[in-house]
Amino acid sequence: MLEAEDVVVAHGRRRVIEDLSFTLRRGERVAVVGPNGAGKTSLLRALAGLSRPAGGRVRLHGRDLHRLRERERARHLAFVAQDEHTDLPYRARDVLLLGRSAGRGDWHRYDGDDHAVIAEVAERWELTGLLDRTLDALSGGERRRVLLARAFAQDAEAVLLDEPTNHLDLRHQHALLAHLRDTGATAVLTLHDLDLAAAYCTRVLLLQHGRVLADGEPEAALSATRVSEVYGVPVTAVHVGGRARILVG
Ligand SMILES: Nc1ncnc2c1ncn2[C@@H]1O[C@H](COP(=O)(O)OP(=O)(O)OP(=O)(O)O)[C@@H](O)[C@H]1O
Repeated sequence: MLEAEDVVVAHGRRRVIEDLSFTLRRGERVAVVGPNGAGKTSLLRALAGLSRPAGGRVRLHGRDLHRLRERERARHLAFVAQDEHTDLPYRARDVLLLGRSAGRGDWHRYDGDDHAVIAEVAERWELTGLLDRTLDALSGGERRRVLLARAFAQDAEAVLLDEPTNHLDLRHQHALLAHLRDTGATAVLTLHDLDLAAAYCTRVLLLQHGRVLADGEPEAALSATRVSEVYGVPVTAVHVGGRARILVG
């Protein structure tokens, strides 16, 4: 559904993604991993249509992503940034409603369906009792759950999540990834936790210095040798419960 072809992303004159090609198919959950500064956020923003590549193109169902209107993009792609400004005095309920109007236009009139979706996502993300609180009066993890719930309320074809597990406690991290898996969501998410990537994602894209070092099934992409080399720490892969876990040391 989403295709990057020879994409170059530059900040000023510095190229941070080099000739990257990537195709996202429906039902794939792709973890984008790699060291700090590898280019994960830069890639995700280009895939979301939030930054224009300095070279190459991104296509959504065969159409140039940057030629689509924001509303149309929002029908297909919901994006949650790594560090959205969440200290604003907006009520959580209004933030979730913004998810409903994305893709439907500024003059969208909320109806019973919208409120039903909001109630459902609020319950799923344990926000029901917080809906009338403003974002600046929530904890970091609660704010993060509001932004994730907003993306799910948008009901887009795919979600693009930049470090979605930041600020989430262990239970909520697993709840988020299990939700993506159990609903068969199409997702691209940047993650630092390689075990979470391996446990829940169908595919791993490993970046280093803006280039793809590996792209494939988690166990193959995240071999102990490769992870040791890329991150510069000794790691061992051990099999627990039928799958590989990465241990440092
Ligand atoms: N607005 C910007 N202006 C200039 N350089 C930038 C800008 N944003 C990012 N960069 C640089 O681009 C490179 C890639 O950054 P990016 O945020 O994509 O990496 P990342 O893999 O997401 O890193 P992290 O794991 O630390 O979040 C880094 O070298 C960074 O310093």
